[in-house]
Amino acid sequence: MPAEGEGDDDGRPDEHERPAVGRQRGPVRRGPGAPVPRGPHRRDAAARRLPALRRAGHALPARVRPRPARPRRPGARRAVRGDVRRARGGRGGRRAGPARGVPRRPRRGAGRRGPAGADHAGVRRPPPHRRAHRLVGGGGGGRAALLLGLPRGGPRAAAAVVARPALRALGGGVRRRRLLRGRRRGPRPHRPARARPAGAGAHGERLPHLDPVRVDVLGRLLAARGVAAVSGGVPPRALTVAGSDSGGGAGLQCDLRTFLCCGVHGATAVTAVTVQDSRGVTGVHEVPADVVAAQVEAVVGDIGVGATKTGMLASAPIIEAVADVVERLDVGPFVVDPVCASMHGSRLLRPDALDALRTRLLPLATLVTPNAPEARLLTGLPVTDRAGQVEAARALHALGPRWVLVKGGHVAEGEPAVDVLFDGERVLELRAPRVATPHTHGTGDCLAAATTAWLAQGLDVVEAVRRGKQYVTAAVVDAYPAGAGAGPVGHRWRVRDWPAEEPPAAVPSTAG
Ligand SMILES: Nc1ncnc2c1ncn2[C@@H]1O[C@H](COP(=O)(O)OP(=O)(O)O)[C@@H](O)[C@H]1O
Ligand SMILES: Cc1ncc(COP(=O)(O)OP(=O)(O)O)c(N)n1
Repeated sequence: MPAEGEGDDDGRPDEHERPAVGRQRGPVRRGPGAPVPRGPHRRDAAARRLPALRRAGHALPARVRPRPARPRRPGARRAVRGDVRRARGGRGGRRAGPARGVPRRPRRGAGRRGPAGADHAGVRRPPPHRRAHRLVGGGGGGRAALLLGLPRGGPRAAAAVVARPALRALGGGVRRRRLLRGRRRGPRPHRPARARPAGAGAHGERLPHLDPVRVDVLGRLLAARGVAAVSGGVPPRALTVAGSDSGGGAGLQCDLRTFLCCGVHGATAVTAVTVQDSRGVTGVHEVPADVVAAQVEAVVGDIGVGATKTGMLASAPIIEAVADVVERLDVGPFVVDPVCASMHGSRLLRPDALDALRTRLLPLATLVTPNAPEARLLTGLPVTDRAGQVEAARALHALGPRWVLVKGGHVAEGEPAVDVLFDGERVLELRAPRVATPHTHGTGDCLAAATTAWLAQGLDVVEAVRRGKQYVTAAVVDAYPAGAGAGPVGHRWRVRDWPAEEPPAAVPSTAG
């Protein structure tokens, strides 16, 4: 694996433009996964589905009903976040009154005594509307969005607006609060705001903190009332066609982990089972080619995918079968990681399969991501330095893929880990510091999977690769020595700690 050294950059392409890539096959947009429509009537999306839900036999609370669009007064300002409270407490709506013993928030203009939001005991607490709001998304609608499966990162109030009918269906605020936060007596103690972790954006580039038990309870309540149907709660999906690494560091295990950490649901078509640990591969059991193709067909036909990647394909018949099915179906942007061998030199592709890789799969690829030895095998060119990476990228592009990324992990230039991206015209370099560690098992899979995940979310190739490179760099920093040999890259940097201060409200027990 790569030599160690120091680096100096942050993973951005040197030439950071947004090329017109031509139309990529976009993510499959259908059914509940389709984006929430923009426009003034989005808030009634839940209500518009009511007839269908009723026909399906769902008992729906009377409170969830379409509301006629209210004409805007000339010169009236747009709704802002605080209006969620007014809407909830307004005509016909359930009033989110204060908890017992807590004074109402003073009306605007009524004058405040003491610090804003402080109760009579001097305890600073958020006003009632904000507490209710927090159940579904205190931070820019991120939690609400995740809970209800909405696209995140939108306008602050959007997720809460769409979530409102669903939350109303849950009934009273006290019940909701107990379910989601646990029974609490007395006023909530003041808790200082938690600092946002370094690197997390306003709309949370990281996964938001969610208590799975709460999510589960809320999800079941919503489902019982038929409200889950309004959530549009399906994340983007991505497919990996890859082999299993029993050690868990590379292969489909790494892909699935990376998919999740980059915000997509991962599906798999297994090509081979390897007997593998941190020291190498000691056995390979191939899956029949027709079974591989059938897995792809099942996933694409039913679940739908926004992007697909390949890893270990093992043999020419498997490559042929995958090429056939990819030609027929819409698999989204197609990333080919031409895995030939493990980092220990164990063969993961039969030598007679190289030709099928060149002639059948590469022409279908949106992006092909060889490391230096794979680029050498596919082109016959020596790939020992940056110039060699560029030359190989040009030769590979001639075989038909739209983009080529020749990775630099094995290019012993000593300094940064530089990958070369080529689209037939421009050469972009993605550089990141080279991390001094022997634990780099799974780097290639990690980079290709993260890139695929971002493609599944609609990013263009340059931006998806840039984020993929950032992801793998962080993963190499987070690598750990599991086993006697080369340990895997780590993904825990993407996952927040289990919440220590707020235990789950209730844990259902099946014992006895
Ligand atoms: N020690 C390292 N420090 C930082 N990045 C690395 C390191 N080793 C590899 N990378 C990066 O990981 C990705 C995978 O590279 P590479 O090791 O060449 O692929 P593969 O795992 O397929 O052999 C590339 O972006 C490469 O630059
Ligand atoms: C089953 C399986 N698939 C792929 C690989 C190779 O993983 P990759 O991340 O490309 O590279 P190394 O970590 O092996 O350098 C694998 N080992 N097993």
